Amino acid sequence: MKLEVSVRKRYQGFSLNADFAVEGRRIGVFGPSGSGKSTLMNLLAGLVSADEGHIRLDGATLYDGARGIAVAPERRRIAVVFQHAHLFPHLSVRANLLYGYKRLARKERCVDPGALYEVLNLGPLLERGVTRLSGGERQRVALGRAVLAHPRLILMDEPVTGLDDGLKYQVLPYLKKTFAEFGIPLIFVSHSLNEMRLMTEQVLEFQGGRLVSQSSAEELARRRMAESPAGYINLLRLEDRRAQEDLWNYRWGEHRLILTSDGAQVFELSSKDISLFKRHPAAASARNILPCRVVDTFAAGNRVGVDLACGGAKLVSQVVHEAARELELRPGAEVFAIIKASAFRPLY
Ligand SMILES: Nc1ncnc2c1ncn2[C@@H]1O[C@H](COP(=O)(O)OP(=O)(O)OP(=O)(O)O)[C@@H](O)[C@H]1O
Repeated sequence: MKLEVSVRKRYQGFSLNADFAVEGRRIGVFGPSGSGKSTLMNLLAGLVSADEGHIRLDGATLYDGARGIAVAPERRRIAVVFQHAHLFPHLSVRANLLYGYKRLARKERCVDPGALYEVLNLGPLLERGVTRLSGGERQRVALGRAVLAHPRLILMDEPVTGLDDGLKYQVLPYLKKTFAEFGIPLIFVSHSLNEMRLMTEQVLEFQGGRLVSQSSAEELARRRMAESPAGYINLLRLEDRRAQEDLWNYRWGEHRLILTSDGAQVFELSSKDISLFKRHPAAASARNILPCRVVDTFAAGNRVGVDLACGGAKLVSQVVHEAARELELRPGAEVFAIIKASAFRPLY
């Protein structure tokens, strides 16, 4: 997908000035509340009209203020999934799901409804009406309906915010796989850097109605490390769980890690929860003492980010500048990473 946007939209007290060109299959839109993300989605879908400018998708003009072009929303073939699902209240769950699908030519019906129902756990809901569904159930129906309609582009505005983590991290990889399989490009809006890292190739960052950066989600996470209260979130896939007294012992690359929690395969570990030592601490309360090599360092505000290679696996840690000097953190330096057993958060 190639998207070229140069639009202005003014509301009282807010003005969106979006000027960018992106090419890719999975684009993220990130920014604080009120930065204009939803306004941009509405402009792309044609649900709100711009004051001026142009929007082109794969070379086709969707909007051009100067030439008086504004393609109607239903003719754009852009599906939108909002945080709060808009469903047809008079139709059953199944009829909602199949609404767009049934209107497709047979050769365009690419997604198998049965497989989709299974992943979104929709089977038990199919014959029900939609007015009494919970927020998460409604959201799953809206997601399913958008995917089945096989649109030219799908816009997702905080689509999994109402879902619990377990379902969220089951649904997101499925959606990513489905979009890839059927060549449906995605624009994904979220406050969550984790979701950005999971779902997107490139992220447009907005602040105050303006684009302030365009980079990969990984670069964005590194730049924001110092200012984010959570630091940089390492995502660790752990295997071969074993009980060890009242703790859990997992394999991670060539090492084994000791955790207080279990119940997931992927765990979060903040860069803030990894302490670095130059020499092996003889006695420490922390359960995990890993020999690591510094691969590189990077500046992130008043902190130094440290890329570590630890027995075939990677970690990002953070230290203050003074500590980086004292530890002589240069590429190739040997350090010990110390991590408490309680620092790992089960994710999915
Ligand atoms: N129809 C409207 N009329 C007046 N102001 C509006 C309208 N829609 C949005 N705004 C204003 O535009 C600004 C940007 O809103 P928008 O919903 O695009 O932000 P956002 O980045 O999506 O925020 P959030 O993450 O909270 O959803 C806000 O100040 C909002 O109040």
